[in-house]
Formats: sequence, structure tokens, C-alpha cells
Amino acid sequence: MTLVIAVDGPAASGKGTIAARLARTYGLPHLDTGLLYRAVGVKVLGDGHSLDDAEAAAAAAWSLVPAGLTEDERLTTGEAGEAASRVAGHPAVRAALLELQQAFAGQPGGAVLDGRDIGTVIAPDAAAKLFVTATPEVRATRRWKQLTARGIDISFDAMLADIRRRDERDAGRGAAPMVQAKDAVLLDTTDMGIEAAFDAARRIVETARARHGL
Ligand SMILES: Nc1ncnc2c1ncn2[C@@H]1O[C@H](COP(=O)(O)OP(=O)(O)O)[C@@H](O)[C@H]1O
Ligand SMILES: Nc1ccn([C@@H]2O[C@H](COP(=O)(O)OP(=O)(O)O)[C@@H](O)[C@H]2O)c(=O)n1
Repeated sequence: MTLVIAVDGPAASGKGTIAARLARTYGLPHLDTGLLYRAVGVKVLGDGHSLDDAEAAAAAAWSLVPAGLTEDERLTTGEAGEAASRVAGHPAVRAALLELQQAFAGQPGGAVLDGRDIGTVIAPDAAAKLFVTATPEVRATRRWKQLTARGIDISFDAMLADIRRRDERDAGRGAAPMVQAKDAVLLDTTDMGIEAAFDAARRIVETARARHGL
């Protein structure tokens, strides 16, 4: 068994920060799977299609080139997050992105992936599974600070409404809904700073490593 770490959770819970630090700590490659859905959503909009057009979204997903997504600033906006969550509801889009994610998780040396369905669908046999969460208010505050620091103008109330809407859509969809895997450990970071959250995450991974002899 290899060390595959699945980090799932709702928007702005800190899963990406935790996943990136775990990857550095254990010397593993990291895939932010949200970027794949963001890239599909942005492509659909850029091509002038409706986000409800499952066929156009699936075509965008099949033609996706994952290289360079982390450097693409267009994928970090609130609109990209919203578009991502709309196209993510199409089963054909999820099917198109499945193989790529499973290949990443299946690398011989192990991997860290963060998203919504890593522990449930992409890597159900992952050695360590975390479900990172925090209250909507705290998550909206984190995302608001992150976006305003980049000069993006959005009110806190609009941010909170965005977060709540996305939570509802992601948890309520039929295809691979956001849900904590039965064997995932819940990490509520509402009252934790980044350091404390990371320490807690590392302890969860250490326990899983010991259990699997990794
Ligand atoms: N425990 C924490 N306390 C305070 N801020 C945090 C914490 N974890 C992450 N952040 C900050 O919140 C924002 C969203 O974190 P991120 O890791 O991108 O979330 P996600 O990947 O779940 O959307 C970032 O600006 C990050 O630096
Ligand atoms: N594994 C994943 C990752 C993201 N997504 C979708 O993509 C959207 C954007 O994901 P993200 O992880 O980039 O969003 P944030 O949590 O960073 O705001 C989510 O709201 C989900 O709808 C998904 O369905 N499955």
C-alpha cells in the first residue's frame, strides 16, 4: 500500500492549504482537483456556452490539459468557483475527469489530492482520509480576506451567500455529492489557525500511517 492522502471538505475550509503542506511534509505530489472543475467552468463560459449545457461541459472536460492550472489566475475568482460547482453537477463531466485523477492517486510513490469526492469516489482505498470543515461564517471570512487581499471587491454578506449556495449545491447534487467518507476523520478548523489545523491534520495522517504500516 502507498501513502495516498484524501483531503475533502467545503469551500474555504482550508483543505488546499492543509493538502499542500502535507504534500511538502511527506514529499508527495499534490493535486488540487477543484482546479480541474474551475478550468472546465471557465472554458465553457469562455466558449460562450451555458453552464447547464452538459455536452459542452463534458467536451471541455475531455479536452482539459491539466498542466499549468495552478498558475492560472483566472481560476481563482469567485465566478470560477461558482462555474466549477455548476459544471461539477454533470455526471459526464465527472466521468471525463475521473481517469486523470485516479491516475494521479495511483502513482507508485503515493499522492495527496484535495476536493469533494476524493475519499468517496476517486480514491476510496486511500490510506488517510480527512474531511476538513469550519462554520460557513468562518469560511466566508477566510475567503473574503483572501480575495480582498488580491484587490477583488466583494462584500462579506455576498461572500457568505456564495459559500452557502455552493455548499448546498455541492452536497445536494446526485453525482458524487460532497459528503464525509465513512472512514474519514473530521477536522473542524473553526477555532484553529493554520498551524494548529496543519498539526491536527499531520496527527491524523500519522495515525493512519501507523495503522497501515507506512
Ligand atoms: N485554519 C485556518 N485559519 C485561518 N485561515 C486559514 C486557515 N486555513 C486556511 N486559511 C486561509 O483561508 C483561505 C482559504 O484556504 P484554502 O486552503 O484555499 O481553502 P480550500 O482549499 O478549502 O478552499 C486561504 O487564504 C488560507 O490561507
Ligand atoms: N473533487 C472535486 C473538487 C471540486 N469540485 C467542484 O468544484 C468547485 C470548486 O472547487 P474548489 O475546491 O476549487 O473550491 P474551493 O473549495 O477552493 O472554494 C466545488 O464547489 C465543487 O462543486 C467537485 O465537485 N469535486
